[in-house]
Amino acid sequence: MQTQPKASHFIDGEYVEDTAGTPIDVIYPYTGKIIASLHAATPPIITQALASAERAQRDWGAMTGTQRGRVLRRAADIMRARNHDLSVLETFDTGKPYQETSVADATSGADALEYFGGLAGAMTGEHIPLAGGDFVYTRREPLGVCVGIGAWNYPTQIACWKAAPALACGNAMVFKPSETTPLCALQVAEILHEAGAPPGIFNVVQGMGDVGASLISDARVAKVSLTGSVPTGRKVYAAAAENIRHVTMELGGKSPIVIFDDADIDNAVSGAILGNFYSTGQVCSNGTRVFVQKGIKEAFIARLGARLQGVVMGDPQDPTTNFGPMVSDTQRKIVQAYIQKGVAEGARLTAGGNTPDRDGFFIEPTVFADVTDDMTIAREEIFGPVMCVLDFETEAEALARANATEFGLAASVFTNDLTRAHRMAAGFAAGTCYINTHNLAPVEAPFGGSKLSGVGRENSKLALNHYSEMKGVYVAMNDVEAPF
Ligand SMILES: NC(=O)c1ccc[n+]([C@@H]2O[C@H](COP(=O)([O-])OP(=O)(O)OC[C@H]3O[C@@H](n4cnc5c(N)ncnc54)[C@H](O)[C@@H]3O)[C@@H](O)[C@H]2O)c1
Ligand SMILES: C[N+](C)(C)CCCC=O
Repeated sequence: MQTQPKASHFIDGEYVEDTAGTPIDVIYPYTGKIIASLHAATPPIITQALASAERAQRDWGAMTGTQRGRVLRRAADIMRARNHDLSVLETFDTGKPYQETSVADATSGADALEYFGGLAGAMTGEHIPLAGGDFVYTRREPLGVCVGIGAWNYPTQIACWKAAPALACGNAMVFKPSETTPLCALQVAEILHEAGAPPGIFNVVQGMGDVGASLISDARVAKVSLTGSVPTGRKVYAAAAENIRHVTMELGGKSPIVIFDDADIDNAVSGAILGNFYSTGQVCSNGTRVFVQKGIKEAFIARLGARLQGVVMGDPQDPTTNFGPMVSDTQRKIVQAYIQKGVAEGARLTAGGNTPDRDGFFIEPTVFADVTDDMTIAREEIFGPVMCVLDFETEAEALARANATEFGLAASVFTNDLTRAHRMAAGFAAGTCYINTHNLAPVEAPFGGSKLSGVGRENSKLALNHYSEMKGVYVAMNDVEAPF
């Protein structure tokens, strides 16, 4: 496959290059080799993208929702038809196995385009009757130019989860992918353009944090939606506050999975595997603190150990591979340092922990048992394939410890006790909760975090509120009464 795009940026419906920008080499995590060379956006490129978005938004915002929705749904169809090629590219960009990307990335992006395309025509205001025949009506209006900034773990999905509701509401977007995985968002832009999105409605500019910072600080920008780490979230939120801009923040996590002794243990093990080793552990909502009730702890660890024999680590483009490399050598080194800390702080290593002696940024799926709440590996987001198993005795204890974190992205409970399941879900201090599963994110359901994990929600009808605002129009049907 040709991995070198026609140019670095996509602006006003066309590929655009400016070789004066800082070079960005795209590394395939399986080989460590360069597969594309791009350039970060220079100030003229940033200006060009924002000007194009501002110009295009006026007409796009004036179209009916049904007209806009038609474009988004057409884009969803194109995306589905190209799923194979998009999945191969996603695998080159991230190193995630094709076995995953072929069912979870372009497909998830297409779901978002289809869902918000369907909702676009159904967005209406309301009529509020008042005394004496007066009334108020509300108009749901677009915000204007929105900036999307992406993380590297789900480049296609993140671009679509932001673009779809933004465009459905009548906004234009300038999207900056992560500098680590810059390829996929360009395909999203091409597809939207091909589906009939007017030039300038969805633009992609490449670059590092400074490009993101320049975009946010521009006076033309009405909103920023970031997917990234908490430290970046702090900076972006602060920059947006400077001009009182709207924000959506999808940030990091250290989510709990609580497994009671009455749970179906095989389902619980599957949930823990999905919540720790999918995408080589590089998932924001991962349940990396696995609280297992004391009586079943050793049985859980033994079953988990047996299931880990099924790991197929290798060429991520091979459909039989189910565990790929980490996205970069930098990320692998961060994870290695956490594994060393886990050992040094006294956690019991029951699986993995090693870096295979081979090309690519691989690291074994790793399990620590006897982890305590105070250990570094139980407190900090690792963003790699490292599961911490902790034990507990009572429901109250499990809930208190599950919530004792500054993060609040996801939480799940495994139990066959119906009332306990709902008590736990109600008690979790997290935005995205699960009963007897973990890490599913259908477009119909809200996804996002509480506390340091974020602000706002992506997906579901709620996302429309984050990309539009309600205008109230008071209509007087009587003479105006004035005091003098
Ligand atoms: N909640 C979610 O939905 C979700 C999803 C995926 C990833 N994440 C989180 O993302 C993190 C991993 O991704 P990452 O390493 O790419 O995150 P990161 O915070 O390093 O970077 C995210 C993006 O922000 C940009 N950026 C950096 N500094 C900036 C600044 N000052 N102004 C504007 N933009 C700036 C980067 O270039 C990148 O595009 C993890 O913490 C993970 O939990 C969250
Ligand atoms: C769909 N997943 C797997 C929950 C990923 C959501 C985005 C977080 O990293």
